[in-house]
Amino acid sequence: MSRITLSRFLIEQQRSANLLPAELRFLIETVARACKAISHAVNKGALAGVLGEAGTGNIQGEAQKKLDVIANDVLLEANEWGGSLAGMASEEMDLPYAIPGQYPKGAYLLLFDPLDGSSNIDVNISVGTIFSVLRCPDGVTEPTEADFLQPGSRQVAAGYTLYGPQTMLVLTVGNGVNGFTLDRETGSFVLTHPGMRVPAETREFAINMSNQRHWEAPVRRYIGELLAGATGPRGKDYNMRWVASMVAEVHRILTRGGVFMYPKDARDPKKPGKLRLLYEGNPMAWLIEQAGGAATNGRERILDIVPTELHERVAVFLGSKEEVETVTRYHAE
Ligand SMILES: O=P(O)(O)OC[C@H]1O[C@](O)(COP(=O)(O)O)[C@@H](O)[C@@H]1O
Ligand SMILES: [Mg+2]
Ligand SMILES: [Mg+2]
Repeated sequence: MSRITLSRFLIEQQRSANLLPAELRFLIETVARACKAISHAVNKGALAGVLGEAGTGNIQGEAQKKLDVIANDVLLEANEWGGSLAGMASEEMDLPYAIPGQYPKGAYLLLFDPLDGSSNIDVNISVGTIFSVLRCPDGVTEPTEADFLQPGSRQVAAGYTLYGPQTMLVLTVGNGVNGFTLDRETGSFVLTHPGMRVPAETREFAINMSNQRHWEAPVRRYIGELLAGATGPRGKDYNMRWVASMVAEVHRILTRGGVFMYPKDARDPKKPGKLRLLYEGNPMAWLIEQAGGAATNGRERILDIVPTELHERVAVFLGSKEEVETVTRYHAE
């Protein structure tokens, strides 16, 4: 069987579907290379002294793990020479990073959650890197925060790398979703999951149930119905999973279906949710839609939201269409 590597796949996309300008292809390859380096660090764990707290905090007031900082640095270093990029923004950096003046500047902006699921690092459970690519507005040479505030519908590439039992890169450039497994012997990402699809119907949901008392009424109603099982209004039993790494939950949903929720809750009424719109909500929403699923904030399509700040939060309901449509309808009633 001939193996299709990520590089070969991207070249094919560029040639046949004419979807991929060379600059964007090069950017995706650079991100993939950085993820390989992060994967090695995650794999070594205690052997490389990379577990535990970094002793610093990010702009969101969260304690950073050593691997949050390492992953951020690896992505910055791999991309900061410019080339395809004009700037970057990260969950772990207060401000956007404009490519320095002396370097060639490209047409794109790269946004990332360098390490998603940080609370799982020290307990050896899957974590990942989530990324999103936007076009840099015309004529902008030093991108500022305002240039990154584009709705997710304008993404030109989005994906994640999951550091689990296997390291997998899952990607969309607007032409479906494809999954690649890292072959450690050759160092290549190999196409192993072409055309990933979210089944329309499911019996599995993911939510942090410990926040139940803080939820809004539509979410209580929806989860109450799922918990009622076969004798309730949905007429079937549901199973529940909560990894606490969004990247792992999305991967499960892209593989066997399901619905993932991180709703707005009353713990901090100022925040519309826990997850970050630009680094988590948008890339995952686009992947899920490209795989035939749906993604809303309970009220509107995530990809239609016009961001007003870089580190904006968002409520997230994503996965199998039927479920996302139901919980979204409950918000409107
Ligand atoms: O600990 P909680 O409240 O269950 O939150 C889990 C959620 O938080 C996140 O870990 C946030 O990501 P970070 O690790 O990048 O901060 C999601 O991946 C996950 O879905
Ligand atoms: Mg995250
Ligand atoms: Mg993170």
